[in-house]
This record gives sequence, structure tokens and C-alpha cells, in this order.
Amino acid sequence: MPGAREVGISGGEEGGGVCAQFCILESAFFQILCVLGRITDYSGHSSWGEESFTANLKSKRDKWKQIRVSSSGEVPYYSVLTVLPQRDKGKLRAERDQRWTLGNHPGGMAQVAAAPSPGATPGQPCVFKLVLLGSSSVGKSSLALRYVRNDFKSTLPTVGCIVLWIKLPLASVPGAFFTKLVEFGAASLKFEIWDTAGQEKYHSVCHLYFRGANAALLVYDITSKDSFGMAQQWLKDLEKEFQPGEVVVMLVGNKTDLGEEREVMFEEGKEFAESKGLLFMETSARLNHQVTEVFSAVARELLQREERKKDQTQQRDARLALNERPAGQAKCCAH
Ligand SMILES: Nc1nc2c(ncn2[C@@H]2O[C@H](COP(=O)(O)OP(=O)(O)OP(=O)(O)O)[C@@H](O)[C@H]2O)c(=O)[nH]1
Repeated sequence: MPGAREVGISGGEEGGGVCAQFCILESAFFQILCVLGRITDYSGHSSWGEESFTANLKSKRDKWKQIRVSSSGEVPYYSVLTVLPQRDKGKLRAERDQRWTLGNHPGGMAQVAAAPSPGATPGQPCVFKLVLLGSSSVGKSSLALRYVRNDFKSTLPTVGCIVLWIKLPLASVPGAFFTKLVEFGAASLKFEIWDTAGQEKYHSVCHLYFRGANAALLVYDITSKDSFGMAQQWLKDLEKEFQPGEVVVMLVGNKTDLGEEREVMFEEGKEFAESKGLLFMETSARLNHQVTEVFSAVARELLQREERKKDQTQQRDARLALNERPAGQAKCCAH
């Protein structure tokens, strides 16, 4: 978008060849453990295999521990299978076996997933939570990866609902995974992008992750009519959770590079979006077509809404101030 400048990217540690989902999973766990006060530092992953990973965590006592985490089952959960002792001792001693079910651990995901407060600190950019929703394989993770890192790769299915922050993260485990700072002239905002798993088995828990969202991208694959239908289903889920106009929603038809296999016409997407008051764009994460424009359009809409809210608050305060004047004092300073 003209005037938009991307000024920074942070979060989501990614080692060589490590997939985005992995970052999400890591990030989610890192946040959970920080919230629980169990760790003070995190050294990143050491390996990835199937649906498990290992990570090095620094405890309050300044000791490094290695944990192995896996996800499995119909309801996604992440289980710390084994806590290994300090690496310098070299022994494999199981110290703890804990299991968290996403969303219901006291002090866990519920806090991690708390809504960011736009512009909470004066001088700081407004922070907005943006969730990516849609069927499996429509390209949610790819759009985030393209936007945040200008990268594209064949990715593994996200497990669970991770916030990625921009993959703000999990197989897709809920969690923030990337943040991106965007400046529009004098205004700036920070996106916290939460990626969710599109697989049907995770659908029932994904609402935990869009709680507190400021914006949502409803992504479908233009070569799949089914995915377009599912995007409409996701919209119904959002409507259950939010008041009309509470979140900025954009419908995104991805994979325009596969035009010959197109099953959903541009007009079809546009008409549906207009009928529901949604923003609409078609993209190709693969060719980097319109990806930045999608996020910029959402960012612009969010900032405009914030401005409108500020104006309304000022007008209301001004009215209140006038009404509170002592009796007999003129309400109009012109006379
Ligand atoms: N041709 C083409 N392929 C794409 C595009 N975007 C994503 N893909 C591919 O589609 C597949 C699925 O992409 P993902 O980004 O993992 O999809 P997702 O929606 O995050 O999937 P889940 O994690 O299962 O919810 C991968 O093989 C991507 O490389 C695109 O714009 N064009």
C-alpha cells in the first residue's frame, strides 16, 4: 500500500530449515512457561521430529534443562514428556511429567492469548492481534511467512491452534509467533499474527485463539470450492464470538498462481465479502502477489477505526464537560 513502510520484524526464532509451524510450537511453549514463572530464558529448539520437539530452558535457579514436548490425540495437547537434567551432568533423569490441554491450564493459554491493548503505552505503536483462519492447506502459514519473512516454502500442517504471531505458532499450537511493525507516515502499529491449524480435528479449539482478536483473515484456496465454504463457516464462528464491527475481517482467496485450476471466481469471493461487509483480496503467497497489500489494508482499517474511536471519545468528553459547567455559565464561548 502506498505510504506503508515495513520497519521491523521480530520473534519466532527460526533455525536453518526449521518449518514455521515449529516456530509456533516453540513460541507457544516459551510463552506458557514464562507465564507460569518456570523459566527465565530459552535457547531455542534442538531438533524436530514427527510431532515433538526438544528445547533448552533456563530455570529460575539459572540451570539449563532440556525438555521434550509432543502433541497427539484428537484434542491437541502438548505434553512435556521428559525433563532432562542439566546437560553437563549428562544423565537422562525424568523429573517431571506434565500435561497441558490448550486453553484450560490455569494461568496458561488463557493469559498468553489475552487480547493486546492497542496503543496501551503512550509513544508505543498500537498492537493488534490478527488471527489467520481457514481450512487446511489453503496457505495461512505461507501468507504469514511471506509477509513477515518474505519467504515461501512447503510447510507442514499446523497442529492445533498456535499463535504465531506470525506463526505465532503450533502444529499450530496457539501462541503468538511473529510480530511485525508497520509504519504509515506518522502512525505505526505492531501486528501479532496468530496462525491456527486448519485441520478439522482442531476446529473446536481454535475459538480459544481468536478470542481478543482485533482482526481476522479468512483464507480460502481459489482452487477449492470446499475451502470457500469453510471460510464462510469460520465467519459464522467469528460472528458468535464478536459483536458486528468489533473485528476487522478480510476474506482472502489465495493461490492465484493456480488460475487454471480455479474453482472460485473472483466475483464470487467479492460478492460474498460485500454482502457481509468484509474486506476482500486475492493473493498468491507463492508469487508474493498482494500479500503485503492484504496486511496493509487491514492495518489501515484498524488505524482508521482507532482514530474514529478516539474522536468519539473526545466528543463525548467534551459534551460531558459542557454539561458539568456550573449553572448559569454560558455553554457557548462565542457569546
Ligand atoms: N501454488 C501455491 N501453493 C501455495 C500457496 N500458498 C501456499 N501454498 C502451498 O499450499 C500448501 C499448504 O500451505 P500452508 O501455508 O501450510 O497452509 P495452511 O493453511 O497453513 O495449512 P494448515 O497448517 O494445515 O492449516 C503448502 O504446500 C504450500 O506450499 C500459493 O499461493 N500458491
